[in-house]
Amino acid sequence: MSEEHYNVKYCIEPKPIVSFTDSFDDEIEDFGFNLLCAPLIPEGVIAKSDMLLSCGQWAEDIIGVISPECIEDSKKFQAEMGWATYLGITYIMFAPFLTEDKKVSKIEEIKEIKEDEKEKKTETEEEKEIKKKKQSESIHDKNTNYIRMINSTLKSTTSTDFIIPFYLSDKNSWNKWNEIRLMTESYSSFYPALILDSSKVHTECIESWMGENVKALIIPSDLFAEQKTRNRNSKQSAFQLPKQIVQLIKHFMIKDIDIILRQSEGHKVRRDLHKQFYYLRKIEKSLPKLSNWEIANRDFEDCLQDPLQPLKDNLESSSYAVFEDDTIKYELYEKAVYKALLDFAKLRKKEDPKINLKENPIVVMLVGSGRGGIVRRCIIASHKSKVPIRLYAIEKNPSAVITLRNNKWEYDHEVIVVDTDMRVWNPPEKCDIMVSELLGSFGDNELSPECLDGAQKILKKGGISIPSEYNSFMCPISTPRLFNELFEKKNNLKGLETSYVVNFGKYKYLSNIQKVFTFTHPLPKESIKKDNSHNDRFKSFNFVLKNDSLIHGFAGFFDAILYKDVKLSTNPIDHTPQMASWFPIYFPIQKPVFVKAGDNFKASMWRCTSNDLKRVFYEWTVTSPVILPIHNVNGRSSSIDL
Ligand SMILES: C[S@@+](CC[C@H](N)C(=O)[O-])C[C@H]1O[C@@H](n2cnc3c(N)ncnc32)[C@H](O)[C@@H]1O
Repeated sequence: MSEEHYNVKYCIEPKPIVSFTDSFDDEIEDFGFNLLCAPLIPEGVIAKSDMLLSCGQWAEDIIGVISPECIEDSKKFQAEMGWATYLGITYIMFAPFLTEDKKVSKIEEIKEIKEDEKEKKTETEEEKEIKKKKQSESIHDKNTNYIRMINSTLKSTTSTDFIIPFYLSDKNSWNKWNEIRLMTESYSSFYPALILDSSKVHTECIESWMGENVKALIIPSDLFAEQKTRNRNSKQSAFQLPKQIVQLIKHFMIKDIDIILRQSEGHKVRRDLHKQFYYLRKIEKSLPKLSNWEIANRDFEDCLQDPLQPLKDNLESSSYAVFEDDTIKYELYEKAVYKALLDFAKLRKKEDPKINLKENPIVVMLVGSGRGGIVRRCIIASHKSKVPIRLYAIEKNPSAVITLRNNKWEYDHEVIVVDTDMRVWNPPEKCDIMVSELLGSFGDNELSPECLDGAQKILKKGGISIPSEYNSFMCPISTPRLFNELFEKKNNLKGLETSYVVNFGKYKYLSNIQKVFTFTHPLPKESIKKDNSHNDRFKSFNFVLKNDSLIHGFAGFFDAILYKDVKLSTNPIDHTPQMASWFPIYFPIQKPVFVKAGDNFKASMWRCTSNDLKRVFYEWTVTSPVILPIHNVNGRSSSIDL
């Protein structure tokens, strides 16, 4: 069942709580909610005795809710926080920030409406305007003080997750959250939650929230529309949510968040909440089933991995085994070799109609053959096309060479295994087709250009390289979760000037994806420079952003033309379906950059080959709307060794 692959937790927030321990028994023990939201009132009236729950239950099953009055009452705030710490609560939800149209309590709201109505009759337009401005400034000041209080708490606690709720009806909700995290220097124990307080969703506002590490959706029970069902005892859901809201819930359920079902004031019947819970579970069950590939990849979500360096390092057998699991890549290589063989055979026959291809087979050299994944595919392509080949497998990893030699007996074809670095090899003959797979998540970042430049002397005149071309792509990305990790755990320059291979989990691509660098093979002999400077590249970008955004760096992808129309791609625009060999690459920036909707975000990227000929590295920077220092100058923090 699809739900087994998602990790949605359900929480109930009964209001008011009459007896805390009874609620706990009913909702968690009997009904199956995962969590219970409870006010952090120390007096013990509601809880009877806090010792009725174990320390483990306080830590794992309860979200402690700070009361709204705390926004303006630091003593109360300290008391509630102190109580939460004493109980060992690990999830604490703050009260939502004040907004112009949402007051702390209903009574306050009614009082203000009455006063406003009295005054409105006598006020001039100008006076009204001044009053509105003053009110807004006062709200802003109160919120700023509240942020200060929260910030001081964050600094003194380490193992607690803090949740700040925002009203989705507030168009500026994301900007408010952004302001808070910038003021508090963005702590990773600090999460936003969204209150779905209106069935109307502002598209731009929701777009901005999509990349955030949202901890919970808070669904007030009065958002559900009640359907009249004939059978009173029916377990069928009697409640429904608007389509747009269901879509939104689905989006976040896929990202494994908590759903908090909040009993609205005046919505008395607890049994209705259970029906609503049942309805939400139904939505979860309707989520698309994950493929085995997606299930496996979920374990790697938002893990920062160092890119492989197969030229400098010798890969382990288990790494090859992972590559070989991705049958899609190998099928594409087989198809490319098959098509190239047919074309070569045709050409040969055209040049010499009497040619016997068995005596003069097409020479295929697989450079960087690993444990032989593509070797097998070249043999299959030869069988399928009925074009005879002489096949060489060149590999510099001595252990992989042993496997290749052992495997030779399994192939129904001779394979000439050569233990060497392709750049220095002097072949006994030249080849028609040079096949390689030296591609990294950013295309050229495992030094395919340098290796193939060195190897291309093994190609006959008119010979081809598979791949013939590869391009890198990138776009700005919002990925607060990863940035926080880099900022806090690796809080040093090196960590923020290094690229990482990542299966992005909580993220948003913020603009159109643009091409970065292109490499083609083989190159005309004269364009290959001894100092490798022909492989230097530079590109500047102008990205236009659709929504207000906080940028945490760049996401990088690549595509490769293997042969003619046989192509593989990790670019989200035309990603090869189900191909799992490459996750995207992430280039972080030292400081997040805020960009307003419609503004230009300008950046530059360099691929640098060093004078000592031993390294290749990337440098990158942002030039608008702010200027950031050039990252990774002279490859000081990260480089790829030749
Ligand atoms: C990404 S792996 C691909 C392996 C294999 N083709 C596959 O798809 O399973 C790249 C392989 O190229 C080898 N390699 C990298 N640079 C090389 C070089 N200069 N000469 C020979 N082999 C090289 C590495 O040792 C590694 O086995």
